[in-house]
Amino acid sequence: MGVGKTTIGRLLAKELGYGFVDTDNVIAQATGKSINQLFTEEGETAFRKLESDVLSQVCAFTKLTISTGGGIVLRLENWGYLHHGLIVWLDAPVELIYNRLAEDSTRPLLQDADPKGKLRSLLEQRTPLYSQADLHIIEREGETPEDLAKRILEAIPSVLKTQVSH
Ligand SMILES: Nc1ncnc2c1ncn2[C@@H]1O[C@H](COP(=O)(O)OP(=O)(O)O)[C@@H](O)[C@H]1O
Ligand SMILES: O=C(O)C1=C[C@@H](OP(=O)(O)O)[C@@H](O)[C@H](O)C1
Ligand SMILES: [Mg+2]
Repeated sequence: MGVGKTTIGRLLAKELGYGFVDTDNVIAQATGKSINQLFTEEGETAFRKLESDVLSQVCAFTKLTISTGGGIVLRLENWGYLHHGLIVWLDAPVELIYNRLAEDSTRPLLQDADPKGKLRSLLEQRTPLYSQADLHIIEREGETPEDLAKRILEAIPSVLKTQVSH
């Protein structure tokens, strides 16, 4: 949450000449509700179901960059969908994310008395899941979204199967 998946995913898509989809945006458009509203009015479980429904549909397309919500890793079912593509774990220190999201009220899970503690505990719980990604990119201080998109593009060949030459 707040690492830049939506921002950098859009840039990556542009660089690749791919389409772009953000699962949170699709959910908000399809339901006519904000992510905050969905959490408040229908609960996290209902949101997670919608998130899986959207991912199950969009994962079937080729030439598409998909930005997900940070909680996509929680449902086992989603991993089958994620593995249709190459999965990038965009990672950043909690302190950096916390500062970025300090003025942002669009993340319902951070409407907490201790948002920094909440970010820490979410990251701790999810690290074993994020570790299943194909590529792990750790943000460096001061790196712009453009820098990060470039670094991801450069790292992708290292995780593609090398061709066997005969
Ligand atoms: N590398 C970066 N440097 C500075 N600000 C960034 C960077 N990446 C994202 N941001 C900003 O951080 C906020 C969260 O980014 P967002 O793309 O919504 O993250 P996510 O989709 O992972 O929650 C946005 O305001 C965005 O402009
Ligand atoms: O980490 C999470 O559980 C969530 C992350 C959010 O998306 P971003 O990761 O794009 O902020 C959004 O899906 C929702 O608020 C829940
Ligand atoms: Mg996002």
